[in-house]
Amino acid sequence: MIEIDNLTIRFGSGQRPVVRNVSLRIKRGTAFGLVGESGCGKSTVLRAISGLNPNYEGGIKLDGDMLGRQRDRQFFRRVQMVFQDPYGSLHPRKTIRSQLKEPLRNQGLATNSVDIDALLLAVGLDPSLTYRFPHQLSGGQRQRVAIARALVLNPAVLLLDEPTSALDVSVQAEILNLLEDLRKDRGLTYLLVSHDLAVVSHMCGRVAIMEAGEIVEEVDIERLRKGAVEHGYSRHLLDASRNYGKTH
Ligand SMILES: Nc1ncnc2c1ncn2[C@@H]1O[C@H](COP(=O)(O)OP(=O)(O)OP(=O)(O)O)[C@@H](O)[C@H]1O
Repeated sequence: MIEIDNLTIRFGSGQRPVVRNVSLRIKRGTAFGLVGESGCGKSTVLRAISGLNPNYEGGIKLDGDMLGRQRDRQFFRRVQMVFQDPYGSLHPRKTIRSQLKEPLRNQGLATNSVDIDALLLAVGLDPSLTYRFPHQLSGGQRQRVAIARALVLNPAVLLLDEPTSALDVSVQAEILNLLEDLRKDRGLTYLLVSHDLAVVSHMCGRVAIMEAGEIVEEVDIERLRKGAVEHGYSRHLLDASRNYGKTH
């Protein structure tokens, strides 16, 4: 579904690239994790795929088609993004209902062409929340709204940038489970970026481990769970995650 070849990204000419020669293949209907420490370039990869940063070298294909640097409307019908901070990504003075209709307006589609109540139910929210504003919801509810908004156009791919890192630990698993159910029900393809190996292990079938702008290793989740990683940096991340798990 997504093919990335030799993606290299630098901020400013002559600067050392922050992403170097990243190549990935993500199969349709699967969840793929991109994991690494803060600053390693994960979000930069995601932003290039999403079209937020057109200044990249290399090729990005979606379902076999090479994407141009500028993404068109059609692209956003097929690919949507969910960000870390739902409060920041929602408009503070627009009702939930209005925000859920926005992608339809942006596409020039009739705002009654999607059943908003059904969509709210699909993300585990009561349709009675529809006329509320973001500040009247909890963090978990806001992220459910952000996920609903990403689904309004019935996309094939969700790009998920640390979708649970800003949430209380108690609601993180709920959101991950929701995302997992939605992927299965709708045949979605996910690219999930996280610094947290536990999150990636929960959600993804395959994982690429990134260090300082480069992919150092790609493994199936079974191997990751068994601890059968080869690269020293992958081992370091795994050990750090296990030690964290023991103390929390
Ligand atoms: N617009 C920008 N201009 C200049 N440098 C940038 C820009 N965006 C990101 N960077 C740099 O690129 C590097 C990678 O950042 P990126 O946000 O992709 O890392 P990350 O792995 O996603 O980490 P985090 O989880 O903390 O966001 C960092 O050194 C960052 O400072």
